Amino acid sequence: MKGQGFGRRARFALNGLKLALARERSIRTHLLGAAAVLLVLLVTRPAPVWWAVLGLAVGLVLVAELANSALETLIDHLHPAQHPEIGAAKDIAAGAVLVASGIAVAVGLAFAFDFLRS
Ligand SMILES: Nc1ncnc2c1ncn2[C@@H]1O[C@H](COP(=O)(O)OP(=O)(O)OP(=O)(O)O)[C@@H](O)[C@H]1O
Repeated sequence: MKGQGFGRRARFALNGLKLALARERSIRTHLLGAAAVLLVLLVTRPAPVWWAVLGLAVGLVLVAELANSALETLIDHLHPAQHPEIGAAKDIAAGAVLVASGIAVAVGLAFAFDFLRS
């Protein structure tokens, strides 16, 4: 399945997004958060740099959550039984989501501070 054309690869990727949305509640929750951030941006109309920074922060969380879900799906399929190393792999992947979420919260606070000051 290597060397597929762009159109087919894009369809695989869109199918991955559809699967993640259907299977993972955490993805749906983060997407709701992303929609809330978009609403705040549309209402407050900040400088373009805030659109970029908040967009990057929200995107980072979604990308980390997607990678976490892909890893969980893979390891649950390859190794359904309990093992401390499986737990460690899942916890590390969850740590990536936590770091990304912490960054997003920090960016959100910086935005709120800047908005209230101006
Ligand atoms: N096969 C396993 N072996 C050992 N520990 C596991 C295993 N599966 C899960 N764990 C532990 O349980 C935690 C939660 O696992 P789970 O698969 O439910 O992840 P989750 O992030 O809660 O999943 P979801 O995103 O589906 O809600 C893991 O982070 C890990 O510490």
